[in-house]
Amino acid sequence: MSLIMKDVRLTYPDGDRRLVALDDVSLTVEPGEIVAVTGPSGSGKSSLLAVAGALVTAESGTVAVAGTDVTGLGQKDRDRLRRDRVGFVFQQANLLAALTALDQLLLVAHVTGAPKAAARTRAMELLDYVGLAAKAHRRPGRLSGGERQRVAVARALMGEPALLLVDEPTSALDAERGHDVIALLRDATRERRTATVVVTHDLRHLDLLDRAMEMRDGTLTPS
Ligand SMILES: Nc1ncnc2c1ncn2[C@@H]1O[C@H](COP(=O)(O)OP(=O)(O)OP(=O)(O)O)[C@@H](O)[C@H]1O
Repeated sequence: MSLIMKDVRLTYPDGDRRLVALDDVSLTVEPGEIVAVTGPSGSGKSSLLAVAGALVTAESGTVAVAGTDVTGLGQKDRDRLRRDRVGFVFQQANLLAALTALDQLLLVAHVTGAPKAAARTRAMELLDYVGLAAKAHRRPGRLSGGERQRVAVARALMGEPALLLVDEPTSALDAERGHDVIALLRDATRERRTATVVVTHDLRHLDLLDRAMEMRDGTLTPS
């Protein structure tokens, strides 16, 4: 199993009280499975992704990514696990304006210390996979919103992640481009055997995903 969250609790300071962002949340996602998490604003969806991706430590409960118990790791090992096994895709593609699509991907390889020639081959293969081989040398300013999101998906796949965490990937896109990005995520999940969690307000594309969960006031239930 690529993601196992069990009875995860997370609170934030809120004046002299604590705000419960995740209230004993459990979620298991298998390799090759893509799960939607929906729910109102402020219900805890981003908090769920942050804990699943080892960006934030749960107060109690356990989180395992690709068989490794994240809760027991020190900061360095958590950072390494995140770098090597987790891919993130955010609402806005968060690309660097000065870099071409290809260089966005090569930057990931540089950070992880991957050999240059192999990284270039993999980056071009991934850009081809997301349908952007012909635009590999364009900067984000010369790509459409959907194309930028495709680059972000390719970039998230660079490190061969076991877990893909995606936050509102379609919110800046029209229905057709949103559909294409979700279909790409689903295909990538199947073909690359990632466990994928997609947070979305957009209920139009839920039928493309394996199952949907709903977050309400920090509680996660099947929807
Ligand atoms: N760093 C923080 N410090 C204090 N409270 C926080 C912090 N981050 C989030 N919260 C609170 O925790 C709750 C859950 O927030 P979270 O961002 O996880 O919700 P969300 O479902 O992702 O919302 P949205 O759909 O608006 O992005 C909210 O009440 C929010 O105000």
